[in-house]
This record gives sequence, C-alpha cells and structure tokens, in this order.
Amino acid sequence: MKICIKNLNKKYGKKHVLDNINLELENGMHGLLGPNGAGKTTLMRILTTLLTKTSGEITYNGINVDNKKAVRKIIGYLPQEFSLYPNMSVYETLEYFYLLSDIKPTKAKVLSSLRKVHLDSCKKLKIKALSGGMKRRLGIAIALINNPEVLIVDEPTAGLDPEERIRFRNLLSDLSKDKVIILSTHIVEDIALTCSSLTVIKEGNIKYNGKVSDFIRIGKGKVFKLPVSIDKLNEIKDRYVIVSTVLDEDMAYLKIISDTKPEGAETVNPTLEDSYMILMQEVDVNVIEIG
Ligand SMILES: Nc1ncnc2c1ncn2[C@@H]1O[C@H](COP(=O)(O)OP(=O)(O)OP(=O)(O)O)[C@@H](O)[C@H]1O
Repeated sequence: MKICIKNLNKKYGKKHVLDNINLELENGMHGLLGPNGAGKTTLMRILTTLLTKTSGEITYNGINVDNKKAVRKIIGYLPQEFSLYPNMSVYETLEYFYLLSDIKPTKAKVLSSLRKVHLDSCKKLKIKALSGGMKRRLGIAIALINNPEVLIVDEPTAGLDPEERIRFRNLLSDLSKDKVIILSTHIVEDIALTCSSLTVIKEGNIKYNGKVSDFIRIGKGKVFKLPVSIDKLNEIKDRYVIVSTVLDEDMAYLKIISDTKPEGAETVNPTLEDSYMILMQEVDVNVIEIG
C-alpha cells in the first residue's frame, strides 16, 4: 500500500489548518506528532474520508480519496473517543459491527477477530466491565473488520496504565507488518518504541518527515546533563531550555538543550523527546524530587 498526499490544504473559513501538505506513506508504523491544534486530527479525518479537504490530492494505491466508498473499504479508523453499548458483551458488540459492515458474523470470524486483539478469553464480558485498554483493543478489532490495508489510530494509549500501553504497542507493531499504520499521539515514547518513520506537524505545516533514527540525530551535540546548586537554578532557567530537573538535597541535576556545551556539563545522547523539544523550542520542565 502506498498513500500519496499532494499539496493538501484545509481551511476552516479563513483559518488555514493544513498548509500544502506533501507526504508519501508505505507499509509500517508511521508516527504523527505535534502540539495541540497542529492539525493532526484534521489530517486523519481527511484521510478517513470523514472530512473533505479544501484542495490537493490524496491517493491510496492510485484510488482517489474522493472515491469515498472504495477508500472506506481499505481504511480502519480508531478515533480518540468512541462509544459502545455498555450492556452488550464483547462478542455481541463485534457481531453487531460485522453486521453494520455487511459481513456475516460467523462464530469463527468473530472469535478470530477477538484472538487478534487478545480478547477471546473476555468474549462474555459486558462493555461496561472493560478496562480502558481492553475497550481500545476492542476498538481495534472493530477497525480491522474489513481487513483494511490502512489503520489510523488517534491517541490510542492516552490514559492507559503502563502494562496496557505495552500490550497495545505490541499489538500495533504486529499489525504493521502488512499495513500502513498511522499513529497520532502526544506520547513521544510510544513513537520511539514502535514507529520507523515520523511526521511532525506544527500549525498545519510539516516540520519533519523521515526516519525516526534520523530525527533523533537532530539533538546530537545539543543535549547535556548539568549539575547546579539549587540557588543557581533560576539563572540557568533563563539561559537554557531545561527538559528535566531532578532535585537532590541542595543540588539540581538538569538535562538541558543548548547549542554550545556549558561549563561543567556532560554531553548525553539525545532521545526522540529531546529532538522534538529542539524542533519545537518549547520548554516543559519535569521536576522529580528525591528524598
Ligand atoms: N470544525 C472546526 N472549525 C473551525 N476550526 C477547527 C475545527 N476543527 C478544528 N479546528 C481548528 O483546527 C486546528 C487543528 O485542529 P486539530 O484538531 O486537527 O489539531 P490536533 O493536532 O489534532 O490537536 P490535538 O492534539 O489537540 O488533538 C485547531 O486550531 C482547531 O481549533
């Protein structure tokens, strides 16, 4: 599968929300990252045919996005919010969505769908008894009913506990072998651990598109560990972008971003988050107190 996006624009009235987006996406896990209001959901909703573009062209192996009926057959979408009937069981819910998709829900098909998302042992549970992670895995099973070649997931791990996040990430990685998966998230770690390529959007413009490994190199030679005494902290805050602060007695152990190496600092390998911070030039101080 190859998705080609050419000169895509979306305006709400005079507001230019997507500004001449050009992208090519192939099979594998593709991350979509950007601050609130960057245009990620708008882009995903246009890709799923739920929203019409203002101008530009999108094709899926040559099939134009304007051909909604054909495109909907090849796309599965897990939106940020979705509702299910609380008193239906997991099995009944999936059966119901099979019917909505005009596919006969044989027992073998429904059970195979549940197995894919590791919910076969919970088939009798009512929706209201599911955890957030189980509900989202069921959402994936629903999105996969048509065996889509493209799967688009919006913030799937927000609010999940670490165990469910890991399980969900592994599920997406397994599915990405023969699909294009577009994963939009604010959780940079999810992208670092699952995606091979990445698009960063800010204010409707693409700031980066390419391999995750190349993106991380943006931060090479610009990220440092710097121990300072707590009384010098304010002075340092004015001079550098601080990505994390660990306080221990009268010392602060900082991770900072700087174009040049400050005195007393140690150069460290950048993470995806550090490189993202450099690209965005936004400060998000993370204070962990010890003792
Ligand atoms: N229906 C609408 N009418 C007018 N403006 C809209 C509409 N939907 C979204 N916007 C605006 O478009 C911009 C992009 O919104 P979008 O939801 O695509 O961003 P996002 O990157 O998904 O943000 P978030 O990470 O917060 O979900 C925002 O400025 C938003 O206010």
